Amino acid sequence: EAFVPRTVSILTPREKYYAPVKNLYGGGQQQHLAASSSSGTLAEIPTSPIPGMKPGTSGLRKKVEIWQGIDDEIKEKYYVENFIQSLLDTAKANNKGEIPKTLIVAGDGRYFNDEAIQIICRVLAGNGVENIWVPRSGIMSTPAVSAAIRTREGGSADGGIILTASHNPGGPGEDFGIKYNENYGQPAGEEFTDALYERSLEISSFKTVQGSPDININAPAGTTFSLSPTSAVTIIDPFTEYVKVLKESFNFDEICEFAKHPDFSILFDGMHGAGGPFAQRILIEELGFPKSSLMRCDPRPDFGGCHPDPNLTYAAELVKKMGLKSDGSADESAASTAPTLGASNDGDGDRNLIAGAGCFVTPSDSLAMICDNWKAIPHFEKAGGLKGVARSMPSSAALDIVAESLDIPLFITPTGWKFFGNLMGSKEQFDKRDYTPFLCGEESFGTGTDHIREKDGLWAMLAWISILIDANKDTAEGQPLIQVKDVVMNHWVKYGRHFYCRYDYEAVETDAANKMVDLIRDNYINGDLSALNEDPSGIKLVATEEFAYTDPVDGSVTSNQGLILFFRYANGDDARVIFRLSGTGSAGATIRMYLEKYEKEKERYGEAAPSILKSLADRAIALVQLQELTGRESPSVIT
Ligand SMILES: O=P([O-])(O)O[C@H]1O[C@H](COP(=O)(O)O)[C@@H](O)[C@H](O)[C@H]1O
Ligand SMILES: [Mg+2]
Repeated sequence: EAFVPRTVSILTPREKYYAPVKNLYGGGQQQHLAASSSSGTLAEIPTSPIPGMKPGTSGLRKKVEIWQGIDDEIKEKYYVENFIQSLLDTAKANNKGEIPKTLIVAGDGRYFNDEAIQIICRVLAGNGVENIWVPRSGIMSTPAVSAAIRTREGGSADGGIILTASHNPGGPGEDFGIKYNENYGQPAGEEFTDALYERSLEISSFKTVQGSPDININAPAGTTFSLSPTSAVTIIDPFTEYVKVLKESFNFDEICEFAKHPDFSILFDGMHGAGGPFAQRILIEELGFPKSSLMRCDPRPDFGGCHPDPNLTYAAELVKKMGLKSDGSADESAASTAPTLGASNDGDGDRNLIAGAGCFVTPSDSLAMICDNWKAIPHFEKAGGLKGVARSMPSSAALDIVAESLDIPLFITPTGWKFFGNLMGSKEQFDKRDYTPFLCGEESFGTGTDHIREKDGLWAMLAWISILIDANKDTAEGQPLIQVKDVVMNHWVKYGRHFYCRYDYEAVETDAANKMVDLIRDNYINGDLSALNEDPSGIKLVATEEFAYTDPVDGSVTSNQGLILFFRYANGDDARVIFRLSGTGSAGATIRMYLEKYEKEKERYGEAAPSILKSLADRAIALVQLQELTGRESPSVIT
């Protein structure tokens, strides 16, 4: 049986897609074009199970050559087909034996995006998925997919298949990934991904269509392609639903007005990911900011060679332009001419980094500050205020203090956006919105609300613009604007500062990382702390915990979610260090060490977090023998 061969991507910028966004999409109006008629024939192709298809924190991420079937070791030519067939079988089993009727297939534009879309559409059609929606260009940010699954005109989708490895680099030798979001726009939970994995170890064939020509993903929105007599692909406008939910969440007229203020300027770094065209559409076309407000907003298959992770290390150019040094402290001379507000997205547009002129806002602080300023955000304001907030466990407790003072229920969840979704209202509880409006976020540069079921990079930027508008409502004409750094300092003065930073040790040998985890468990989680020797640093390990979570909505228990070490300084100050292995890598292990110390002394608020936390980091690194076990003298990233 001859199977349709795969083509190889050519690494070219997608200028064709990016530059004429407005004309291409005709302002969001969809044209309805005649369906093409040449459909293929249904086929069932024998295959064998491929080990290792266990999705991590957010989907399955592997080196692209593995997905392409050209990896030296895993020469399985049907890697994508096997994964998608396992996914569909799982979705079918979850849906009373019925195959989903409508699915979106979209990606972040990374290398192999377009080929994978073609393969997946064929497998979906082979399995009888009736309506397949593919965004024009094949590119959509993760938050935009979530919005479209939930609210697309003419009926919501049963789910979405998102082709992304998020913040991991793309291109030959780099990462590709696929994740599944369910019918309320939320990443599939662990029950689903575990079942998918089990299925992937059993399958013996996949269904597809043969002989149909490739879909033209650049065809105008509204074009349909018939893949089989029962399945068609419709090209959709990627922006419509997303623009709509953001317009409902914020006051666009007010932002448009403020955008004209001579002293107010923004800078958005799209990192050549999927968020770029959405920033162009929202910030430039809808809100009227000048084009110079964007950098790296043309999606590229290799993200222009950059690591599309918005943190102090990888968003170095933006960080510098915002008048910041790489440790997040102000570079005063550059800060005086920096834009008022800067933000950066990751590859699939769901993460955010927020900075003011000379002021880096840690994600945990940003979340707490958005919570404290909820009145500035129409989505919360219209509903009479927040009814629930949540943070991932490794995020700092800055949110907790605000939630307590505002008397809002707070949840502390494991790392992974899927855990927030249940709290906002799950499939069964779709209309039972006890905790919405809801605000949630993670230290890993994720912030979001119940406007969709994913974190949302652009949302965070609009939230901060709204906070600045609110902070300046009484600023007289000609007076200097209240800046991000003023908002931040006022917040610390009110609540205290949670000094926070994260060390990442990327590409550590898996065995070494596991040994370190075992050591922490044996010596500290289950060990006798009173037997520990006094350390000259005076930083004492006083308690430990391995984090486990019981979901308050469905009662499911998730264990082994991070090793927490609680410390006390000689002066009585409390601090916390957490060790966790990342669940989003594709090879080896990434050790994450999260450091946090609460400070009430105002005089110290101006200091850089990495220097305040250095002795705590040294103490923790020595205790867990990180250097001895991994051979790593310094982290790959401090953020
Ligand atoms: O990669 P993204 O942007 O989808 O983000 C994903 O990974 C993050 C970091 O995970 P880890 O520390 O395990 O690497 C999680 O916080 C997030 O909820 C998840 O959606
Ligand atoms: Mg992401």
